Amino acid sequence: MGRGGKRFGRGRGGKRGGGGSGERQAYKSFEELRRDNANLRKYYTAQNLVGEDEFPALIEAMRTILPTNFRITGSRQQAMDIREQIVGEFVPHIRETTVDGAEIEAPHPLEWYPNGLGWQFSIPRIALKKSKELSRFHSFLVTETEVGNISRQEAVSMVPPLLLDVQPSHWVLDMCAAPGSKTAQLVEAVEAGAEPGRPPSGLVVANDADYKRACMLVHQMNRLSSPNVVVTNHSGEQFPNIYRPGSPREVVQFDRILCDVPCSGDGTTRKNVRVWETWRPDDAHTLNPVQSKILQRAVHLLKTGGRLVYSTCSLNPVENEAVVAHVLDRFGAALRLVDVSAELPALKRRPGLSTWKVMARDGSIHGSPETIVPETLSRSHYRNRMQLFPLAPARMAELGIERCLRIYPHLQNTGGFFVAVIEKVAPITADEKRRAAREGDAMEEDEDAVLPGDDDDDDNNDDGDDSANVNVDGSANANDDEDDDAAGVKRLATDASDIGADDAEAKRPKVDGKGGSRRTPFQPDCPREGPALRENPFVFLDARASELQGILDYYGVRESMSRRGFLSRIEDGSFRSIYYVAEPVRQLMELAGQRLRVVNTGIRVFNRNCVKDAGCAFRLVGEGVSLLLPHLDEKYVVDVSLGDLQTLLEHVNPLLSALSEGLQERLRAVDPSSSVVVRYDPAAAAAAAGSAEAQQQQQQQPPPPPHARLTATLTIPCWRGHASVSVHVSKTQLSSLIHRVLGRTVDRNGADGTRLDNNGRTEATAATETIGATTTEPEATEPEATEPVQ
Ligand SMILES: C[S@@+](CC[C@H](N)C(=O)[O-])C[C@H]1O[C@@H](n2cnc3c(N)ncnc32)[C@H](O)[C@@H]1O
Repeated sequence: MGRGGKRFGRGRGGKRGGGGSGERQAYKSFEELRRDNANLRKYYTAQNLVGEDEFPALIEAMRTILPTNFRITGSRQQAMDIREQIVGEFVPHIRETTVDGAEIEAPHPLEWYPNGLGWQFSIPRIALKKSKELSRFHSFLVTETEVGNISRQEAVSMVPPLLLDVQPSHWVLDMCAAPGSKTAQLVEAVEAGAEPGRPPSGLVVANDADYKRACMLVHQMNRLSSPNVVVTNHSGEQFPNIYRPGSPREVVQFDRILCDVPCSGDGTTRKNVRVWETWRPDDAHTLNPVQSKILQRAVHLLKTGGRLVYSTCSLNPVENEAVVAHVLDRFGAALRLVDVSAELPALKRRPGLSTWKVMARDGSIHGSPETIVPETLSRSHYRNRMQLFPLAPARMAELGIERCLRIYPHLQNTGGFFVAVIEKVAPITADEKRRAAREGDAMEEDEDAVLPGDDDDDDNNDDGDDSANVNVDGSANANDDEDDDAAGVKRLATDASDIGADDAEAKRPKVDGKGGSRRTPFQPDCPREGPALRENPFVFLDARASELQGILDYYGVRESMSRRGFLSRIEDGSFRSIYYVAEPVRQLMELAGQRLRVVNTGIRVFNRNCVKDAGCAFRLVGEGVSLLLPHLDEKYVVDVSLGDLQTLLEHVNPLLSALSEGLQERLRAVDPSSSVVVRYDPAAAAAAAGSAEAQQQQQQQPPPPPHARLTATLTIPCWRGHASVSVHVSKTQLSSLIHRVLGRTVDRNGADGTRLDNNGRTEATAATETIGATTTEPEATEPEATEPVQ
């Protein structure tokens, strides 16, 4: 599906749901939008999804606005701290809040989500303006989302990664990953239990066919700071074969694969209200062949014994059971549907359908392919019509199609979702391979097909709605969830670039032996289709023969950190940043060579600084600190007390003399103009600060100070200037830290007007007074805005 090939654009341009003019539709509020569609209602009535008695409740739920959901992310300890902050600091106040006499539904954990880390709330936007408590909670969510401690995600969209059962040793492929909310869960599962500084042996390949959307994944991955992720840009159905050396060549297969495929998104009507206007019966017919091909490719790429999850945010059996049943049928005994009824027991779900009907373009409904006349379907849909219907009842029973999960909006106040968990129980035989190729490849994609939502704009649309629930990022937009499921329609990529799965032309990695630096570019010189990747290719750096050695020596990075993971993007023989990938990522990239279109990978660990007298031309970068920390010379890792941490957070470039003597001494052991990492370990600090008795007393005073709730260690990159020291984090990260450590709510710009300069003036006053004047510490360069605090 390349640019010159089929185009799934409606040709109507503009925003999803727009007409043919290419102009944006006039803004309509949630109430104004007609939340009904005669064909949709007729179609789902005919499917008998939930029985006649229950159907009105289902349709009614589909018409109401969705609550907001989020997940607490990150390392276990840190996630627990954030959870406690929500439970202890916000929930009790919100419970007592009323707005215009009405009670507000307090945030509550999703019953079925493990460890109380999935949350839901419904706060009308209008209420925010009327309650200080609600607006404080909102600010907190916005800040923590930006720094990566919270991820906004529709509740049901959290289910597929949980059922994939990812372990830290697994190689995981996310076929249709952007914008990456599920990928984030997969990465967390791979990272779970990893020891500090020791990346796990698993990896996650986050792939998306749409280059622009693959770039959205990069942002998501940066928040996660994992060296075990690669972002790639291929059509899922043509994800390339990667070979291990040997004869015969063995294809790299994955332990786990997620196929969260593009779909009509009619399970998202509560969020993406325009689906009511744009839903058409044959959208599903167009999607079915692409969905099948993606799933079929995933089956080939799955290890025997591996698990695959197929999911959509559509209720339509043509996009769900039809795809699963026909692919299972093609692969015979190699696949089985897994019974996951015992997993996530508190999650309400209904079984997959073993029979359903198909609606033609004219709205006529058919129980079997025999009654459909060619005029009522497009030519390609008509040719593919067998794939849209169920298999014979006996075969459907044999496949155990009821093991699929259907989640309906009225069951537990969510969106609608479909999930199938598939296991590859035996290798695919030659016969099955031939049959799959024959039937799968024979499926045609619709040349003239047009899909809802297939426009050139980003999925986030700006139909603000004051009556809508409040999103974590501060907008009231019904459609702008980071999570695509909530954003509504899943798109078919149109500008994907593919390297054919069996592209014999694929070249091996180039090795530049000259000058000792081994350079292995991992992007095709000339992608066959799609836009050229904007960045230079990644090149692995040889620690012994490059500038890297000097940097590692300066910071005393021990050999316990493998030297094989350092890489960079080289421009004019030089590099600005140094990244690090875990060993499995290096292996994959070496095996793949130019077959893999890598958009991004690795965590930034060092950045070139622009300070002339610095001992090292590179400084430490926040996102790489936790990875480097266990390997760094202790000289650069400075433990601080709560008092010193408070000074560092409350003051802009505090003078060394403002810190405790012990800390001054530690900092003076480091050259001026250098990076250092400040570490605050709450348990160690409490032990150092006093006896168990003192701690107990502290705990008896309700409510505890914010830092008493901190249990995870904080590591913060700092810049040690000549006479001062400054925290090197973005403004949002600073806000998050000030809130977590000092209990003060600060806006996202990092200032609450109370941070002090060395003359005791507040930030705001100092800024007005010092316009045109030099700052106290010119060498303390401003940090970049994307560095997370560990
Ligand atoms: C439902 S969204 C994925 C949502 C994502 N899994 C998440 O949880 O954030 C579907 C994605 O599939 C991508 N896509 C469309 N056609 C594709 C194809 N043929 N192969 C791979 N990805 C495709 C779209 O660009 C879109 O980002």
